[in-house]
Amino acid sequence: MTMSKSNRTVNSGPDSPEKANPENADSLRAAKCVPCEGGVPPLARDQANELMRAIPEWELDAAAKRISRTKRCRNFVDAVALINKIAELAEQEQHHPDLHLTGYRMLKIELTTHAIDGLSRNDFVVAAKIDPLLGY
Ligand SMILES: C[C@H](O)[C@H](O)[C@H]1CNC2=NC(N)=NC(=O)C2=N1
Repeated sequence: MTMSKSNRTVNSGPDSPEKANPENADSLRAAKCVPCEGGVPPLARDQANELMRAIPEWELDAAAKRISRTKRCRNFVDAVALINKIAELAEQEQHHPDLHLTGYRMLKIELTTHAIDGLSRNDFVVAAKIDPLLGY
Protein backbone atom coordinates (compact mmCIF):
# COMPACT_ATOMS: atom_id res chain seq x y z
CA MET A 1 0.00 0.00 0.00
CA THR A 2 1.34 3.42 -0.81
CA MET A 3 1.13 6.05 1.85
CA SER A 4 0.53 9.69 1.06
CA LYS A 5 3.24 12.08 2.18
CA SER A 6 0.96 13.67 4.75
CA ASN A 7 0.15 10.30 6.31
CA ARG A 8 3.71 9.33 7.03
CA THR A 9 4.52 9.24 10.69
CA VAL A 10 6.64 12.08 11.88
CA ASN A 11 9.98 10.76 13.15
CA SER A 12 13.49 11.81 12.42
CA GLY A 13 15.13 8.41 12.70
CA PRO A 14 15.54 5.29 14.77
CA ASP A 15 16.82 7.20 17.81
CA SER A 16 14.37 10.05 17.55
CA PRO A 17 12.61 10.92 20.80
CA GLU A 18 9.48 11.48 18.68
CA LYS A 19 9.44 7.80 17.76
CA ALA A 20 7.26 6.91 20.73
CA ASN A 21 4.76 9.64 19.89
CA PRO A 22 4.48 9.95 16.13
CA GLU A 23 2.25 12.72 14.82
CA ASN A 24 0.71 12.77 11.36
CA ALA A 25 -2.18 14.48 9.57
CA ASP A 26 -4.65 11.86 10.85
CA SER A 27 -3.59 12.16 14.47
CA LEU A 28 -3.85 15.96 14.23
CA ARG A 29 -7.32 15.68 12.65
CA ALA A 30 -8.45 13.34 15.43
CA ALA A 31 -7.41 15.90 18.07
CA LYS A 32 -9.34 18.85 19.51
CA CYS A 33 -7.83 22.23 20.24
CA VAL A 34 -7.06 22.87 23.87
CA PRO A 35 -7.98 26.32 25.24
CA CYS A 36 -4.85 28.44 25.45
CA GLU A 37 -4.75 31.68 27.41
CA GLY A 38 -0.99 31.90 27.78
CA GLY A 39 1.33 30.67 30.48
CA VAL A 40 2.84 27.96 28.29
CA PRO A 41 5.86 28.35 26.01
CA PRO A 42 5.37 28.38 22.25
CA LEU A 43 6.68 25.41 20.28
CA ALA A 44 10.41 25.55 19.64
CA ARG A 45 11.54 25.78 16.01
CA ASP A 46 12.56 22.07 15.99
CA GLN A 47 9.17 21.00 17.32
CA ALA A 48 7.42 23.18 14.74
CA ASN A 49 9.56 21.73 11.94
CA GLU A 50 8.70 18.21 13.07
CA LEU A 51 4.96 18.98 12.96
CA MET A 52 5.33 20.68 9.55
CA ARG A 53 5.98 17.22 8.10
CA ALA A 54 2.35 16.34 8.81
CA ILE A 55 1.02 19.35 6.82
CA PRO A 56 3.36 19.65 3.81
CA GLU A 57 1.20 22.23 1.99
CA TRP A 58 1.82 24.78 4.75
CA GLU A 59 4.78 27.14 5.22
CA LEU A 60 6.54 28.04 8.43
CA ASP A 61 7.59 31.69 8.66
CA ALA A 62 11.20 32.71 9.29
CA ALA A 63 10.56 33.45 12.97
CA ALA A 64 8.82 30.05 13.48
CA LYS A 65 5.83 31.94 14.92
CA ARG A 66 3.21 31.41 12.20
CA ILE A 67 2.21 28.89 9.57
CA SER A 68 0.39 29.80 6.37
CA ARG A 69 -1.15 28.35 3.26
CA THR A 70 -2.44 30.20 0.20
CA LYS A 71 -5.26 28.96 -2.02
CA ARG A 72 -6.29 30.46 -5.35
CA CYS A 73 -10.04 29.95 -5.45
CA ARG A 74 -12.15 29.65 -8.61
CA ASN A 75 -13.78 33.02 -8.04
CA PHE A 76 -14.74 35.53 -5.34
CA VAL A 77 -17.92 33.68 -4.32
CA ASP A 78 -16.02 30.39 -3.87
CA ALA A 79 -13.39 32.22 -1.80
CA VAL A 80 -16.05 33.68 0.51
CA ALA A 81 -17.74 30.27 0.82
CA LEU A 82 -14.39 28.78 1.84
CA ILE A 83 -13.91 31.53 4.43
CA ASN A 84 -17.30 30.61 5.89
CA LYS A 85 -16.39 26.90 6.10
CA ILE A 86 -13.12 27.80 7.81
CA ALA A 87 -15.01 30.10 10.19
CA GLU A 88 -17.33 27.24 11.19
CA LEU A 89 -14.36 24.96 11.87
CA ALA A 90 -12.57 27.70 13.82
CA GLU A 91 -15.63 28.24 16.01
CA GLN A 92 -15.91 24.49 16.68
CA GLU A 93 -12.25 24.42 17.70
CA GLN A 94 -12.25 27.85 19.38
CA HIS A 95 -8.99 28.55 17.54
CA HIS A 96 -9.13 31.16 14.82
CA PRO A 97 -6.90 31.78 11.81
CA ASP A 98 -6.16 35.15 10.25
CA LEU A 99 -7.82 35.13 6.81
CA HIS A 100 -6.66 37.47 4.03
CA LEU A 101 -8.67 37.62 0.81
CA THR A 102 -6.87 39.70 -1.82
CA GLY A 103 -6.92 39.95 -5.59
CA TYR A 104 -10.60 38.87 -5.44
CA ARG A 105 -9.82 35.12 -5.11
CA MET A 106 -6.45 34.61 -3.38
CA LEU A 107 -7.03 33.39 0.15
CA LYS A 108 -4.11 33.35 2.56
CA ILE A 109 -4.74 31.43 5.77
CA GLU A 110 -2.39 32.16 8.65
CA LEU A 111 -2.27 30.42 12.00
CA THR A 112 -0.55 31.49 15.17
CA THR A 113 -1.53 31.31 18.83
CA HIS A 114 -2.01 34.93 19.81
CA ALA A 115 -2.05 34.19 23.53
CA ILE A 116 1.58 32.97 23.42
CA ASP A 117 2.85 35.00 20.45
CA GLY A 118 3.95 31.82 18.70
CA LEU A 119 2.89 28.37 17.62
CA SER A 120 1.02 25.76 19.63
CA ARG A 121 -0.24 22.33 18.62
CA ASN A 122 -3.64 24.00 18.13
CA ASP A 123 -2.29 25.73 15.00
CA PHE A 124 -1.33 22.38 13.50
CA VAL A 125 -4.63 20.75 14.50
CA VAL A 126 -6.59 23.51 12.74
CA ALA A 127 -4.27 23.46 9.70
CA ALA A 128 -4.72 19.69 9.31
CA LYS A 129 -8.51 20.13 9.55
CA ILE A 130 -8.51 22.99 7.02
CA ASP A 131 -6.65 20.95 4.38
CA PRO A 132 -9.62 18.75 3.37
CA LEU A 133 -11.73 21.91 2.89
CA LEU A 134 -9.18 23.00 0.27
CA GLY A 135 -9.10 19.62 -1.49
CA TYR A 136 -5.75 19.08 0.34
C1 LIG B 1 -9.70 30.51 25.45
C2 LIG B 1 -9.55 30.49 23.99
O1 LIG B 1 -8.76 29.35 23.63
C3 LIG B 1 -8.87 31.75 23.47
O2 LIG B 1 -9.57 32.92 23.75
C4 LIG B 1 -8.57 31.63 22.01
C5 LIG B 1 -9.61 31.99 20.98
N1 LIG B 1 -9.05 31.77 19.66
C6 LIG B 1 -7.73 31.92 19.45
N2 LIG B 1 -7.22 31.79 18.24
C7 LIG B 1 -5.91 31.95 18.02
N3 LIG B 1 -5.42 31.79 16.78
N4 LIG B 1 -5.07 32.26 19.02
C8 LIG B 1 -5.47 32.41 20.29
O3 LIG B 1 -4.66 32.69 21.18
C9 LIG B 1 -6.85 32.22 20.54
N5 LIG B 1 -7.35 32.27 21.75
